[in-house]
This record gives sequence, C-alpha cells and structure tokens, in this order.
Amino acid sequence: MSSRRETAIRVSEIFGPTIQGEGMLIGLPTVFVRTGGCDYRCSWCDTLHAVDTEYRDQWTPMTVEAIWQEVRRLSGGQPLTVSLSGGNPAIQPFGELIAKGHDEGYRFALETQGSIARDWFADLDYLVLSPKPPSSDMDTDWNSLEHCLAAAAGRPQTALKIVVFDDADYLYARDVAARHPQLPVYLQPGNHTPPPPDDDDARVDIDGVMDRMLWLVDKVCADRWFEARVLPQLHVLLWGNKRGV
Ligand SMILES: C[S@@+](CC[C@H](N)C(=O)[O-])C[C@H]1O[C@@H](n2cnc3c(N)ncnc32)[C@H](O)[C@@H]1O
Ligand SMILES: Nc1nc2[nH]cc(C(=O)O)c2c(=O)[nH]1
Ligand code: SF4
Ligand SMILES: [Mg+2]
Repeated sequence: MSSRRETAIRVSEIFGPTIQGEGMLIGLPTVFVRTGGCDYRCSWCDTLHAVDTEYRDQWTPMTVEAIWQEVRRLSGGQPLTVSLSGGNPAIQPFGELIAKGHDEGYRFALETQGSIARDWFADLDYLVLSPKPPSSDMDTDWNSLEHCLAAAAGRPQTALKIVVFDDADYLYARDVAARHPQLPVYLQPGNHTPPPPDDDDARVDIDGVMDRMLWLVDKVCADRWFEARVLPQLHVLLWGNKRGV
C-alpha cells in the first residue's frame, strides 16, 4: 500500500497563452493558473467565479503534475512566465510547482492581496502585492503585508499594484507607497462594471473606466507623484469582461 499523497492545488481555471494585462509585466505573454477560494470579498471583485463558494463545484483539486502538464501543453513546452492568480493563490501550496517549472526554465509571477505570507514567496521570480483600498470594503492588515515582504526576502522582483476608484483610494495608495518607498507602484483604474460570476458577456463601461484613468493621471501629475505608474487593465480594453483571456 502506498502512503504517498500528492499535494493538491484547488484550480478554478488554467488558460493562455495570453498577455499579462496588468502591472509590471503588462504585455508579456503568459499562462494563468487561477486558484479557487479567497479570504477576501472585495465589493468590486472582477473574478467572483474564483471567490464565491457558490461556484466551488467548478474548482478542481489538481496535482502539481497535472497542472504542470497543462501549462506545458498550453505553452507548447516553450518556457514562459506563469501567472499565479485567483482568488488568493497564497492559500495554495505552490512550492513544488515552482521548483518543477524552474527546472525547465519557466518563471513564476504571483498576484496576491498580501493577506497571507508563504515561505515559497522567496522562490518566485515576480511578486505583485495588491493591497485593497477603502472602496473594496476590506481592511488592510499591515502586519500581513509586511510578512509577505519578509517571506519574499528580497528575492523576487516585487511591486505594488493598487486599484483606485476615488479620492479615498488614491490617498490609500499614497499611504501604501510611503510605507514602502523601495517598491515600484502601479495604479490601476477600477472597473465599476465587473462581471457577475456566471456572465462573462456582461458589458464593460470602457468610457467610464477611461474617464477614471484620465482623472487618475491628472491627480498623479498635479501631485508631482513622479514615481507612480498608471496603467489600465489591458485585457479588459481588449476583451471586456471575458473569462479565460
Ligand atoms: C482578481 S485579483 C486575484 C489576485 C488577488 N486576490 C488580488 O486581489 O491581488 C487580480 C487583480 O485584479 C484586481 N481587480 C479585481 N477587481 C477589479 C476591478 N473591478 N477593477 C480593477 N481591478 C480589479 C485586483 O485588485 C488584483 O490586483
Ligand atoms: N490577461 C489577463 N491579465 C490579467 N492580469 C491579472 C489578471 C487576474 O485576473 O488576476 C488577469 C487576467 O485574468 N487576464
Ligand atoms: S482579494 Fe482579489 S480575488 Fe479576492 S475578492 Fe479581492 S479582488 Fe477578488
Ligand atoms: Mg482579473
């Protein structure tokens, strides 16, 4: 009888190659591994099908080997940067997958809100910390954010990515940046028309998002906040609320 148990990772979807639509790797071809389950419930979350437990029957526990075969199939065995997102991917045990991918020349980027720290953060190539502003209705646990940075131990290239909807969010972004002057900051205009979890055809108000981005650019320039970078969600501009792109 074998007592060996494979580590299971709860997967919502694996898709790509597509381009990374957000933040420091914007435009870079990538395969996404999106995990199911999140410790947050942001008021404007655009990925509720990977958050709301009502959809948990669509999340599949997969072995590292099965995930890896799918990433290899999608990328044609050609090494690229794999994006780990969710839900909160920090809930899942990714250490083994990262080691396996590195052996074959792949790189790994993690998107997380910074609420849960893991030792394997130090094995990442890129860490994107996306603490949540007041409009999300979530509270930031500053200690947890610090623990995430401590776990990364300065090894992955690390950046902050903050969604901004309004003045309070903008002030929050300034506060996060002031706490971490060494980290690059990406500001992302919020999409006020995120999809319901079961309808990825839902219309996006691109004009409204672009108006918010123009407002954000004006704020950054008027404040002479010359270290901030303002970027849209490129995939939303290209494909709207469509899932799996
Ligand atoms: C869906 S989350 C998954 C990863 C992780 N839970 C997090 O929030 O960082 C990926 C990114 O999408 C952003 N996001 C979610 N909903 C959004 C919206 N309505 N408009 C703009 N960005 C959004 C999040 O802030 C985060 O930076
Ligand atoms: N193309 C593309 N870029 C993304 N950047 C972050 C995403 C996410 O949902 O985590 C995402 C996504 O779902 N698609
Ligand atoms: S932390 Fe990320 S996945 Fe979780 S609810 Fe917020 S935006 Fe959605
Ligand atoms: Mg998304």
